[in-house]
Order: sequence, then C-alpha cells, then structure tokens
Amino acid sequence: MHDIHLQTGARGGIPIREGVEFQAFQDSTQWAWAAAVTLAAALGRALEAEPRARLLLSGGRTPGPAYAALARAPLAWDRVDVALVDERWLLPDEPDSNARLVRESLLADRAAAARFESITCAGRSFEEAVTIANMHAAHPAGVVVLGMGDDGHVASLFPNMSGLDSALASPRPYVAVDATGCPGAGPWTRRVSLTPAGLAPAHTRLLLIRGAHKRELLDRVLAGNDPMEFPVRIAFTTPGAPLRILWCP
Ligand SMILES: O=C(O)[C@H](O)[C@@H](O)[C@H](O)[C@H](O)COP(=O)(O)O
Repeated sequence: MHDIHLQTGARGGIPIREGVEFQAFQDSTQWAWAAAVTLAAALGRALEAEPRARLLLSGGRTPGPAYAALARAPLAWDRVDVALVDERWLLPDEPDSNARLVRESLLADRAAAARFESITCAGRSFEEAVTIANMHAAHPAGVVVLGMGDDGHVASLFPNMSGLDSALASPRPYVAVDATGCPGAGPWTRRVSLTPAGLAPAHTRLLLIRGAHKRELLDRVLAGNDPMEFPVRIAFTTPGAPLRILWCP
C-alpha cells in the first residue's frame, strides 16, 4: 500500500444534481483510497486554516476500508478531533458500536494520534450522552462522512421513525432517537443522531456507498427532496457544502 499524497486529488466526479457530485469506482480498493484522499485533502486544508480540525464519521458495514486507508495519511493528527455522526446505545468497546469501528479502522497507524470523542461511555446516562455530544458539537465539524442505509436512512434518522419530523427540525446538532419499529435500525433502537443542524456547518460532505441496491436506491433518493421519505436527502437538502458521493459495487 502507498502513502496518501495530499496533492493527489481524487477528482473525476460528475454532477448528478445541483450541489451533488457522483463518482463510481471499479472496486472497493480504488473506492477506499479515493475516499481517503478526499478526506485527507479536506482535513489538510482545515488544518492550514485552523488550530484543530473536526471529523465526523458514520458507522455501519461500509466505511471501514476507507477509514483504514485514511489512517495512513500524513496529517497533523494530533490536531484532529474525531467524533461520530451517530451511535447506538452500546458501550464503545461493544462489537456493534460505531466507536469500536472507528477505533479499529481509523485510530491506528498515523491517525492514532487523533483525539476521539465517544458519545457513550461507561457510567454515562443516555441523556448525558446526548448533552455531551451537543457540547462537543459547539466546535462544529468541518468534514463529515455519511452513509446510507438500505432503507434510505442516514445517521440514525430512519424513514417512518416516530419523532423524525422534530429531529429534522431540531436546532440542536444531536438528538436522542427511538427507532422502535424501524427495520433498518436492527436491534439497536436507542440511538443518538446528528441532525441537519449538526450537518449544516460542514465544509466537506462525503457520502460513501457500495453495492447495486444502494446505486438503485440513490437514483430514487436523488429524484426527490423530502427527507421524511428518505432521510439521507438531508445530505443535499441541508444548505451548505456540496455533497460528494463515492460508490463502488
Ligand atoms: O450506526 C449506524 O447505523 C450508521 O452510522 C448508519 O447511519 C450507517 O451509515 C448506515 O446504516 C449505513 O450502514 P451500512 O454501511 O451498514 O449499510
């Protein structure tokens, strides 16, 4: 594997709707490296402008290889704060927690020097976890990595979730959600999620998706604007930075 050179731009995306650029890769290796180069370049620019850069990461099965590639980037990682787009109500070392995914895939190699803010921690109540996520978000994230569930969810905002409308309209960057009855949430119904208000300040928005099903779903998602139908639409309906989507089979 090669080091990431920040000067190497992973350009070549095509505009797919206003404010949205799409790029397809042949395989997951190319896809992961393109994601890593994009993120490293965005963090590098942020670190030139500010003393600290803030990176928000999604969990799930998709982004691990991209985080592992990013971990090798020659950045001033000791000036990077890494936090989560969302978290399931699990302790950070539990296998299905997003904290564990980030720790195992990103916080190794050079990126081990980054500061990681877990949403959950032993002894912290659910309410405290939401409050702490919002306190950390007082320093808004510049770089945000989003995923898309097979049902069009993003972060922990699920279609048909009770309270989705108020989460979408919340002025707070993070909210508590109860995804009971949402199949896409699996067994983890109690969660903390980023909101559109938390996404809005980012200067870099990246959506990482894989597989034929998500490619087809993406066409349906991009054909409309209502995040109540597909919450992932907040990635491009929330005013602010353009969205870059990287896909591979
Ligand atoms: O905790 C979570 O569930 C994630 O942060 C979530 O929002 C994820 O991005 C999507 O569910 C996509 O997940 P997959 O990559 O597993 O399809």
